[in-house]
Amino acid sequence: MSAKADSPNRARGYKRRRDSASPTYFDQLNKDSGLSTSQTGNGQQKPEDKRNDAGPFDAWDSRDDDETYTPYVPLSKRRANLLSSFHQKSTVKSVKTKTAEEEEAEKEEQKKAEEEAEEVRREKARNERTLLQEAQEVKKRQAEQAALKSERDIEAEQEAEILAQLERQQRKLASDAELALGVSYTESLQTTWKPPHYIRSRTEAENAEIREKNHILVEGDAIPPPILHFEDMKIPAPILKYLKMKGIIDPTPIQIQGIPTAFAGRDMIGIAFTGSGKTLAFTLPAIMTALEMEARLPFQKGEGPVALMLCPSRELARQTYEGCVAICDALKEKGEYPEIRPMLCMGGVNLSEMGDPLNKGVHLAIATPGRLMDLLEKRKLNLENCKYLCFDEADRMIDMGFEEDVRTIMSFFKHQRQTLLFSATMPRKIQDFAQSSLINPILVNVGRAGAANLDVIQEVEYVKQEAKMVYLLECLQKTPPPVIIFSDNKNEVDDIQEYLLLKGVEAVAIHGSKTQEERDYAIKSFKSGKKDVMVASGVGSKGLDFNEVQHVIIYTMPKEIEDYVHQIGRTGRSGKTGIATTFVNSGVQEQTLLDLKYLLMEAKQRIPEFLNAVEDPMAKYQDQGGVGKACPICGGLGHSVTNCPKLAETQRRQVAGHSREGAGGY
Ligand SMILES: Nc1ncnc2c1ncn2[C@@H]1O[C@H](COP(=O)(O)OP(=O)(O)OP(=O)(O)O)[C@@H](O)[C@H]1O
Repeated sequence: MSAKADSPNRARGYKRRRDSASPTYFDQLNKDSGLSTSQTGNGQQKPEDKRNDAGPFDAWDSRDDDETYTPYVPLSKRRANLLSSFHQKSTVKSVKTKTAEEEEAEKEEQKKAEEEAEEVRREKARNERTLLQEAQEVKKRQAEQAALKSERDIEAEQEAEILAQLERQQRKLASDAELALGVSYTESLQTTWKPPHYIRSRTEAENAEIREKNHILVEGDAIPPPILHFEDMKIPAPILKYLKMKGIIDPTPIQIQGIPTAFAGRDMIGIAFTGSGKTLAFTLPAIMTALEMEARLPFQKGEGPVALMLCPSRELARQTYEGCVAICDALKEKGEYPEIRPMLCMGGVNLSEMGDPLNKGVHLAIATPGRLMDLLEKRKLNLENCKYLCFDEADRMIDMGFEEDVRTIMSFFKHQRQTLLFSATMPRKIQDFAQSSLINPILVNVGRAGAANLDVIQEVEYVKQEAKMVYLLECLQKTPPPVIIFSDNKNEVDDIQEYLLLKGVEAVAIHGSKTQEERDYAIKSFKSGKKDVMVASGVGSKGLDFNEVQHVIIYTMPKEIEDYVHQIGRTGRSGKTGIATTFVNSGVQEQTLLDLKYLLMEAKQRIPEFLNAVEDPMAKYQDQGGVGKACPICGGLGHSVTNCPKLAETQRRQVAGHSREGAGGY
């Protein structure tokens, strides 16, 4: 280290020594030995003393005349004295130190003992406090649980009251004449169909095992056995061939149990997730019923239908009709089976188009309620020989808005019929209502009613209202076409289509206010792959089966969670995987967001942070089994009946005297 660099440090050290108030060890030593502070122990002068240098011997000389004169003591002796005094002092000091150490140790021990005693005291107090606290906490918990229970009880009472009130408003699903005459059937319709012997001889335990393996839940008496192969269902060979050609080799779970149940003539409620093959589960039995009737006595002009299938939208009616036509065509191909004539009865299809079946006799009618009522009232069609009545998307069909239409249609039946209801969503209230109207019904349930299809990857994104349109374009890049975009608002559907067209995207649009030609064109061009994107309102959401839709974008979250389940269900069909992206923002009601959150949880999907942040009144019931109980009105998992958005909406519509969207489309 250089002198320059070293000097400040040395200066600081130096200054400290000079200014120091406490004497150094050497100062003390010199004082004790009687030496001058300017002299070091070895007799050498400190450097600073040289500044007032009078010479060391001068000082000693001047003391000779002094009264205080003491004789000169030689240095060696002084050193010896000094050492001995130092020794004495240090001995005294060490004695003193020893005592102090002992004292210190004693003190330490005493302190320790005191501390231990204090700790014992504290521990005791702590124990006493914990017990007390525990007792208080238990009491508090009990009080909270009691409060929660009574809150739950109150809610349950309110729920029961609301449901009872709704039940009072609903009459049995039967014709007015039947109700007025008190006609009630007690026996299911008999059919000639029987499963093969080897299936009939299965034990109930074996049947239960097959159901369990296929996640089929059943309720009811004398349930027909599940059948794992179409061949064993005794389906005519041309139909089997056609199904194979379509890639339909083995029945899906709803078909495994649903088809034998329907073939056996039993009333049933069939619930299974979107895209799981419910349509075939009710069209095949309808065709078989018609075949049997036709074989017995051929149908003539003005007769029929023997089977009626009701759909909530024209698009769905057309799709079901086309499916029936394809099977019936396959059946008659080789001339081994009689001709079965399906007929499409819906608004927008004129009588001349329906011509052939009307002239020859109708076996199957696939209809929307409004048009069917019209034809029945005009006596173009009658239900005198109708034995088979099926409601597709049944919860919508007998939902409050449509119930009266259904009752009117029922009044045209002259005899007992087999009634079937199918849907992916069927809230408990509708199941109960349907069960009370059916004859010895069987409930066939694959998964929870209203649960989302697990083949759909659900992504929920927070997108501000003003950013939606631009983000939509980005979102379209997630997958190749075809893509469906849903919005419940007709104007918004038009706006989205216009925007996409401007951006060069091949898009069509469909909603209830479009003309029938526009609706048909949209469906046809999207189905055939001519158009990449279809923008749709609710009318496009239920039951429609498009080829391999890759991605569903829910531009505006519907208020009712059932609608969401149907909308995302346009993808991930027939075992394929699809993606559903849903835009939500502050405009979506909290109950709907909570329903969505629980639905995602049930399907083990990622829950975005903003959904977790929504205040959740149901969370308090989590340890009481409250979660998982679906609202009996709408099937939502995130709210109770007392704040069901669907009930509120229905009541609002009832007060306003409006029917649901889609009614106009009949
Ligand atoms: N057993 C089967 N094997 C393979 N594919 C099938 C089978 N049954 C039906 N499908 C096909 O699965 C697709 C979906 O069937 P379908 O439209 O009947 O579903 P869904 O359950 O009625 O759906 P949604 O609830 O949406 O109305 C159709 O394309 C149909 O041809």
